Amino acid sequence: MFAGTATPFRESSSSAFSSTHGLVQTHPSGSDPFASFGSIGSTSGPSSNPFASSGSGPLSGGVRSNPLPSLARNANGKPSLKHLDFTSSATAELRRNPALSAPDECARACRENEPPRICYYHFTLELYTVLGAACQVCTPNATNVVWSHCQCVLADGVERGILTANRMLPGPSIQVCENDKVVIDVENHMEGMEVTIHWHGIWQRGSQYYDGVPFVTQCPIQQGNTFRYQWQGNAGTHFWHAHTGLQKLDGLYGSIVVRQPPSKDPNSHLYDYDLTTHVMLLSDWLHEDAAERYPGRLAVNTGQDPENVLINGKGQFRDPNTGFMTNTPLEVFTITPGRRYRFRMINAFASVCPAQVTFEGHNLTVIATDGEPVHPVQVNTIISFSGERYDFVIEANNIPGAYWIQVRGLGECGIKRAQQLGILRYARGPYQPSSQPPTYDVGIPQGVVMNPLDARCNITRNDAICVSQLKNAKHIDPAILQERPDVKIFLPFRFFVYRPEMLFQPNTYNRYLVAPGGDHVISLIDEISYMAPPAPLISQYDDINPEQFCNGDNRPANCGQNCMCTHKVDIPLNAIVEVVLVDEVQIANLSHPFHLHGYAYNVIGIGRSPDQNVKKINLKHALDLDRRGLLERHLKQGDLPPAKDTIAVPNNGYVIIRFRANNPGFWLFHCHFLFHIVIGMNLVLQVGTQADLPPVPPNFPTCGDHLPPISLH
Ligand SMILES: NCCC(=O)NCCc1ccc(O)c(O)c1
Repeated sequence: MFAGTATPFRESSSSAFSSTHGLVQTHPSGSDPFASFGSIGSTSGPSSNPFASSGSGPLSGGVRSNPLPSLARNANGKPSLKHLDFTSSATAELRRNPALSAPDECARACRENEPPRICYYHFTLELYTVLGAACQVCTPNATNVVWSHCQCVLADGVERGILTANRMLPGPSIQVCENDKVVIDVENHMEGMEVTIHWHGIWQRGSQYYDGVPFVTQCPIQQGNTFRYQWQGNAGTHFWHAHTGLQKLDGLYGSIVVRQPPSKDPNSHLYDYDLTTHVMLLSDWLHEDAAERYPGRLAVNTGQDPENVLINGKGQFRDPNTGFMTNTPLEVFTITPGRRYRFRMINAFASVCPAQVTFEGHNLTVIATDGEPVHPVQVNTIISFSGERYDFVIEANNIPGAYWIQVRGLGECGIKRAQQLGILRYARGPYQPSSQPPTYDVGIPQGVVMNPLDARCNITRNDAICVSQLKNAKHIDPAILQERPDVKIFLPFRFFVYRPEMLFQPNTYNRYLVAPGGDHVISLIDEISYMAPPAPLISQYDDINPEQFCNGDNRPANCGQNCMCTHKVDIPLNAIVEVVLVDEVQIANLSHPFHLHGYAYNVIGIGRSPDQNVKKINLKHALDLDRRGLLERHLKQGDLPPAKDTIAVPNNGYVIIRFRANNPGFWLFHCHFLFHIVIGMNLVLQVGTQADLPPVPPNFPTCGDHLPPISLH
């Protein structure tokens, strides 16, 4: 199970991060790292070179966090680009088509008058292995030399089967400039599996067919097939992940960064560097296939809580039974004294655990969330939910040394005390923090929390800042703040708990999740559990039986308590839409993050019932509060509700969002917890009509049922 003697990552009972990892490189890189690092020392710029360390490698003793070149603005604020490393998918397509740019050419400092590029990526999806034989041939150690494209995936040093894109964990990072065109060929070689990739945070304006939602915007990509996604990215920190089944939890995710010229970022004066290597992708990690947890087990490995947390696919694992700890490398971010760095944090968790990030000895200045800039706020720790992104600035203003980064899984992750460490290291300083590694219970001191779990958001407090207290740093369409929206939708959501006698009736095969505690549940939004149609809404609408569709106003006859249909709400193009999400689940410690495809919405209010006598909120009570004007809405002149695409609805509380429906299409709106998606916590917002959409791309794949007349001969 553990990294064994065949690999350099033997179990050790010491928690110390061994310096023998100095030559390990977990991600492919196109050129010899020795050569590229050799060139670093000779570059000019800030006295000590911030790039030399960032990716780390032979000189710095850590592990390359990202195969792309680093990029920065120098002390004068001028963009500068250093070619640290080279990676290219080196495909026939790139060679054939000179108009295309390779990943390393696209990950660059963005300038105002530079022509956009067409950035080409090729993802090969496979069944793969953590600590497979690649780790014997190319993990650098005493006998192996460094390979430029080492396909060894270490994760947390615990062997398991996984799914990968290009044999990397996380998969390839897409880093481009605003206005670049991004082309990704997804080649599916996962045995017996279909897949789609969703580009989380990318609005897909004009490219609605490439949002990657199975049976909404495309047919799933069959094994052996290649599907070409093409889109132009809105600026910000985003990520991609599989939107089919449970594949995301088995490893199919990666970062997306769409940069802008500094002049276009209202917060660019707050940082000196925006490095390709300072992306911080957080994921939760199991030591078995995600399918082992779905529908779920009753005796061993029950529930869906993860064994571990990874930072950029890296980490260590302490076996709770033996106390033994793997000694795989931790993620290292390197900074230079006196400089200010933009970090781009992505919460790619699949489980219900919120993630709490703390940097020892450093404040975090939050400057953007879900890709959208906000007025800067200083905090000491950030709590985020699945699907959210937070960009923050760290100033290298402490004693040059090495500092712990702690990522704790909260909520259900508190049972196993799942956490991971990383290291914030000052260039040319020590590799190891001088303090003891923080434990789950005795962590790094917390101070001001971004996104407190108690969701007490209607007051100003000195220990926390709520998302609804952030201020948008960009212009807000005044119509968003008008008193009455054009469309107002209340969406209560909860679980339906099956009695086993009902669930296991002969000749019925209803889906369910065995929740922690053993309840057999499905998800309901407005009393409907979402079922995907048999063919994509966007491209084969007419192939779908109209009776397949439903919503709160149109429930199928006899739909019952476990009403399953394609939940679709129609919205007129350009309407100002308000959605009130109401948590009827009411499980303490469980707050559901709702993600809307195709848009960033403004978060108008977050709250709980002000009525002390009301112990549990529900739709009826929320409607009543609304009538009495007691739902919190920040709509005053000068209010600047932040723009996001994923927001946690506090347990026993509500969230109010608004957006202008100016992006026609079929947009999934759903809880971002993976196991809640597969039991129906979704709906589709159809904005506008088919006529508002670009034509279906030529030769767009089709799919559907095959039910011909039964041949009698
Ligand atoms: N009030 C009724 C009981 C109930 O709703 N039980 C579901 C609990 C649950 C479901 C899914 C999860 O992922 C989770 O963590 C907890």
